[in-house]
Amino acid sequence: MSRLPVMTSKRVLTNSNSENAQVMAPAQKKMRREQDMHKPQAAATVIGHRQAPVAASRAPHSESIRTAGAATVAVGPSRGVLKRSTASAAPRGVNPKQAAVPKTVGVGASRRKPWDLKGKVNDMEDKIRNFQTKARSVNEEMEALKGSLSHSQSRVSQMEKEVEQQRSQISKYEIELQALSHVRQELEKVSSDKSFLQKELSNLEEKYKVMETLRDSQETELQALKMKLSVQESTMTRLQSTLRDREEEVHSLKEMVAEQKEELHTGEMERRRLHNTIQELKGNIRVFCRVRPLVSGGLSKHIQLPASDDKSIVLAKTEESHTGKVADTQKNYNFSFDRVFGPQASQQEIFEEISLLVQSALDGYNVCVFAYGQTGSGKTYTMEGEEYDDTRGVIPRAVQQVFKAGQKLAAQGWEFTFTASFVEIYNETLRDLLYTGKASKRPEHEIRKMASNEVTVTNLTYEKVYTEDQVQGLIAVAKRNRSTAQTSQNDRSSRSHSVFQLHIEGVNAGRDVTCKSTLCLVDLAGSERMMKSQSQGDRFKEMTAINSSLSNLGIVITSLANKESHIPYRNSKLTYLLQGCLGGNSKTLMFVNISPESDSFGETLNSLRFASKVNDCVIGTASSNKK
Ligand SMILES: Nc1ncnc2c1ncn2[C@@H]1O[C@H](COP(=O)(O)OP(=O)(O)OP(=O)(O)O)[C@@H](O)[C@H]1O
Repeated sequence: MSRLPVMTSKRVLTNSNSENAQVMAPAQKKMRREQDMHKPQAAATVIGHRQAPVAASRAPHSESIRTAGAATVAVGPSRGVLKRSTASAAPRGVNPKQAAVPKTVGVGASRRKPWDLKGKVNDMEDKIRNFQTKARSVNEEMEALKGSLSHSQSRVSQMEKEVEQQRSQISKYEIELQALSHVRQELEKVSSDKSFLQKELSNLEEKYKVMETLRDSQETELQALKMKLSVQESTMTRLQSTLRDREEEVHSLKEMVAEQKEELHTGEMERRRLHNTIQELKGNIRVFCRVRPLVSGGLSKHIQLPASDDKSIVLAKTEESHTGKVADTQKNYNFSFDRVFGPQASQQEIFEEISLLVQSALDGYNVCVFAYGQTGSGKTYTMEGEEYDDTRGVIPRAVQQVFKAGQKLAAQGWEFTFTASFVEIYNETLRDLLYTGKASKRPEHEIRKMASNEVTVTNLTYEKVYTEDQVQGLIAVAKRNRSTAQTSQNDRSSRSHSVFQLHIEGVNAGRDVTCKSTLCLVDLAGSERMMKSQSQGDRFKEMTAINSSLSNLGIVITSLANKESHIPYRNSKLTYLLQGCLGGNSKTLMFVNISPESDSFGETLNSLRFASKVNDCVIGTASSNKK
């Protein structure tokens, strides 16, 4: 029951409020708009400038707005809100008791009796008065708000101006700030440059210190060097005078050397002449006999070498009595040669005799050394020997001597050129032993005689050699070539002649003298005679070729000894090839190698007979190819 009047009053209030709201709505809207307008401006002001005084000046105005706002809020239907708004909606200067009138009226109205119309009229009148008062106060408040609004508007425009100013100020500041940031960047750059330069400076200072130290040490060194220089200058002056003395001495010594060289040359020429005379006296064709040691060791029964004589050899044959009635007879075959070497003779001993001939080759004489004898008698051992120093044969030793002598003669102004070739004659066919190409492309060879009477072989390897080792290498190639052929034809090397030739050319430019010669070292094919019944086919052909070439060699030597008008060099490849080394212009040495075994007696006898025939030949005086 007590709540009913409140409900009534509430309805009344709502009505009156709606009226008020109608009256106040435009003003409130305007205010809100202004507030909205003010808000960003105020915010801008707060962000842009610190304008405490402006905010302060606004404070009372905003308070009045808040009051009006409070009145506006009171329009809501909530009871709590209504109470608060009623209390707070009262403008300043309005009597609060007046404002409280509706409450009283409400209470009183609820107490009126239905029949109390007068009372009700009074209440209504009171209500009207109340509303009128309220309307007045609202009007007043509106007026106040209008004043406040215009004030606010002027304030706003003033603030806008201020904001504008602030903005322009800000943009100025921004420009300045930009300029300052440039300056700051430059400053940073300058400061980094500065720190870099400072580092550089400190580096340079350190370097400078090092340089100073260096300079100091160099100055000290310079001083020391100056001292040395002055000492050396005085030494040099002394040495210069000594040098002058020495130069005079050297000059006189040079004259002496020139005289001695002249004497030496004359001596060398004399030596050559005498050497040649000795060789001639010994004979331009000489024969050495060499007896191979027995394979089984011990002494040979049928070969006797007289101890008192190194030129004789006796072949003794005991002939048994057929009847047995008479004692066995012994038949001796005596031979004498330029030298006979027994089975103990070393390779060195053998070469000592030959070395004189090798010297002749350097003096410009053609020299030919060949080894003759049956297979296995020691021809290859004599000519090539074995690989150890002591067992090296004539060819490697001769090559060594030639190079050594060439070097010695170089001191007297001689310059030598050596060219080597190595050829095999098998079945009257020439084969290059220095050939290193494909076997299928092995060329054929022909012996040619040049207009200068020199003999050459077509397609043959003529290798210029400068050292002894190089020649040893060529000999090794030749050995390999021979052994390759040997594998396809058993025992072939015994049935072929091998001819090593070293062509020597010497020039003494100072004395305008030249010499040219050939050193020919030949390992002949086995000289054994074969029984005709034993030799057939290829073997027969080989035997015929060997026999023919060896007997041709004998015929050529005999023809030379007999000074015949025609020397049949061309009858065999061997004599044709050796043409330059046999005859008047050459010195020839033949080794006859013999086997000591008793079953070789016949062959030994044949060999010694052949050698003896050669030994009997006296070939005309040799002349040096010296110009
Ligand atoms: N004076 C020597 N001292 C030691 N051994 C020798 C001597 N002479 C030859 N011989 C040896 O006798 C063997 C036959 O010698 P070598 O091959 O020189 O005979 P050859 O006459 O050249 O035979 P072929 O005609 O078959 O070539 C070889 O083993 C060799 O070493």
